[in-house]
Amino acid sequence: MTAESLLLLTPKECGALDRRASAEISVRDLMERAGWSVARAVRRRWRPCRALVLCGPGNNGGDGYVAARHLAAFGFAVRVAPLAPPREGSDAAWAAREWRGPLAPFTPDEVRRADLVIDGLFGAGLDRAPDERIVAMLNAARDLVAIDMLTGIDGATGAVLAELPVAALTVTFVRFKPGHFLLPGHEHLGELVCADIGMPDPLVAAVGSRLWHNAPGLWTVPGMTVESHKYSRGVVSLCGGAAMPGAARLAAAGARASGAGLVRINAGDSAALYRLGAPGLVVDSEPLAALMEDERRKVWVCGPGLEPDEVAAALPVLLGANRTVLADAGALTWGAADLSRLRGVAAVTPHLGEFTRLFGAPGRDRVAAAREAAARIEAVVVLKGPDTIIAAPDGRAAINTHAGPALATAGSGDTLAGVIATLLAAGMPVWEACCGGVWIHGEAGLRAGDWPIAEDFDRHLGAARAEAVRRCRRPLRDGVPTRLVNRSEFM
Ligand SMILES: NC(=O)C1=CN([C@@H]2O[C@H](COP(=O)(O)OP(=O)(O)OC[C@H]3O[C@@H](n4cnc5c(N)ncnc54)[C@H](OP(=O)(O)O)[C@@H]3O)[C@@H](O)[C@H]2O)[C@H](O)CC1
Ligand SMILES: [K+]
Repeated sequence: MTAESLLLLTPKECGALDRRASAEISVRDLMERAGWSVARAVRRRWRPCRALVLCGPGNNGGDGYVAARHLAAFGFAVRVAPLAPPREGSDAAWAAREWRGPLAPFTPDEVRRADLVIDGLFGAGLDRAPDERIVAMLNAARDLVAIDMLTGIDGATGAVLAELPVAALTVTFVRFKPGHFLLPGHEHLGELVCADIGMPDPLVAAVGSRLWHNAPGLWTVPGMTVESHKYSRGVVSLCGGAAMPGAARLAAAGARASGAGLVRINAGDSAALYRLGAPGLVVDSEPLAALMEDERRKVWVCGPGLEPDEVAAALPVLLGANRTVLADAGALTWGAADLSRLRGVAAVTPHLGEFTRLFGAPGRDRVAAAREAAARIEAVVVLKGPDTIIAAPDGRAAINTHAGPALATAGSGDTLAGVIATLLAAGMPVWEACCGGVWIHGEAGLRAGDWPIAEDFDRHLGAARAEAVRRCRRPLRDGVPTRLVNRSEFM
C-alpha cells in the first residue's frame, strides 16, 4: 500500500473534490463508473438473484439507479424502490431516467421479497438519523450491500445514528472515509471495497487531507541487515518503579521482542526486583541523572508501573536531558493534574479513560479530539482502543484497524509502549514510530491465537515486525518498487 492509497477523505473533502474535479470530469461520468463498480462488486459475490435497489433523492441514489441498470444487464432480476424522486435537472435525475426497468413501492414487504438489497439511500455525508421507515427497510433486508456508506452511519466519525443491521458489503469510491474504519460504524459495513472511478490522483492530493488508514507503506520500518549491531538496532531505556514492576517488565519485554538491540531498565533501589526477571534485561541502579551522560540512551519509556511520586522524580530529569520520552500509564496520571508536566514528551499513549482525564471526553469526533490533544501538548497522541487513533501535533492522523479483541488484556498497553520505543530507538520519526508500533502490536495480537495474555504477544512480535518490513518493501501497484530500507538511514 502507498500513503496515497491509504489517504482517507471526509465527506466534506469528497464534496470539495467533486467540485474541483468538475472541470476535468463530469459528475455524470463519475456516477456511471460508481454504479458500475457497485454492480461489478455484487456480480463477483452473488449469483443472479432478485435484487431490490433503494434509491434516495441525491447522488447516492443516482449511483443506485446506475447500479440497477448494470445488474439487470448482468442477469439479476432488479427492481428499484425510490424513497423520493431526484431533483429535476440533477445528475441523479439523469440516472433515474436511464433506468427503464421496474419500479417497486418503498415498503418493507418489497424488501422481504428480495434476496439482495442495495442501499443507495444516502451516502457518507449523512449526519442526522434516517427516519424510522428507512431504518425498518434496512433491517428487513436478508443480504445488504451499501453504496458508499450504510445509510445512517456518519462517514466523518463512524457514529451510528440509528438501530442498523450489518451489511455484507460496502462499496465506496475514490478513497475510504474515516467512518469506514471508526467504531462503531465499522462493525456494520461488512467487506469494504474502494473502487477507482477515475478521479485523478493529483486532484485527490490537492484536497489536502491529513488522515490515513494505518498500514505499512504509510511508514517504513527498518529491517535487519548483516551489518546490524545492537546499537544500530537501538537502545531502549525504561524507568522501573517499586510498586508494580510487572508493567515495566512487560514494556521491556515488548521492546526486546520487537527488535531493540539493547533494553535497560533503571530501577534505583528496586533493582533487586528486576534482576530476578529476564536475564537479557540490563538493570541499572544508579541515580537517573547519572545515566543521562550516556547519549546512546536517547529513548525512554516512563510511566508503566510507576506511582505519581516516582514519575515526578524521573520525568523532569529525562525531559531536562532532552530525551525522547514515551509517556504512558503512571506518567499520564501525573500529567492529568497539570498538562504542562507533559510538555516535552515525544508521545503519550492513553486509553480512552486516561485520555478523558487528560483532555476531557473526546465526543463524537475522536479524530478531531486526538488532533486537538496532540496540538495542545505538542506530542503525538496515541488514543488506544479497538480503532486506535494516532495524531501528530502537525495535524497528521491515522486510524488503525489492524488489531483484534485479543489485545484487550491487562499489560497489552505496556507491551505497546515497548514496541513503539523500539521503533523510536531504531530511528523512526515519532508519528511514524507510533503508527508502526500500533500496527506491529496489532499483528502480534492477531497471531497470538485465542485468549492470549500480554506475555503471549512477545512470542509473535518478531514475526509481526518482519511482516511489517516485508509489506513496506512490496512493490507498488504500478510496478515502481517502494524505497528499500537502508540501515544507514536509521543510525
Ligand atoms: N467522488 C465521489 O465519491 C462520488 C460519489 N458519488 C455519490 O454521491 C454521493 C453523495 O451525493 P450527495 O447528493 O451529496 O448525498 P446524498 O445522496 O447522501 O443525498 C443527500 C441529499 O439528500 C438530502 N436529504 C434529504 N433527507 C436527508 C436526510 N435525512 N439526511 C441527509 N440528507 C438528506 C440532503 O439535502 P439537505 O439540503 O436537506 O441536507 C442532501 O442534498 C456519494 O455517497 C456517492 O454515492 C457520485 O455519484 C459520484 C462522485
Ligand atoms: K448508502
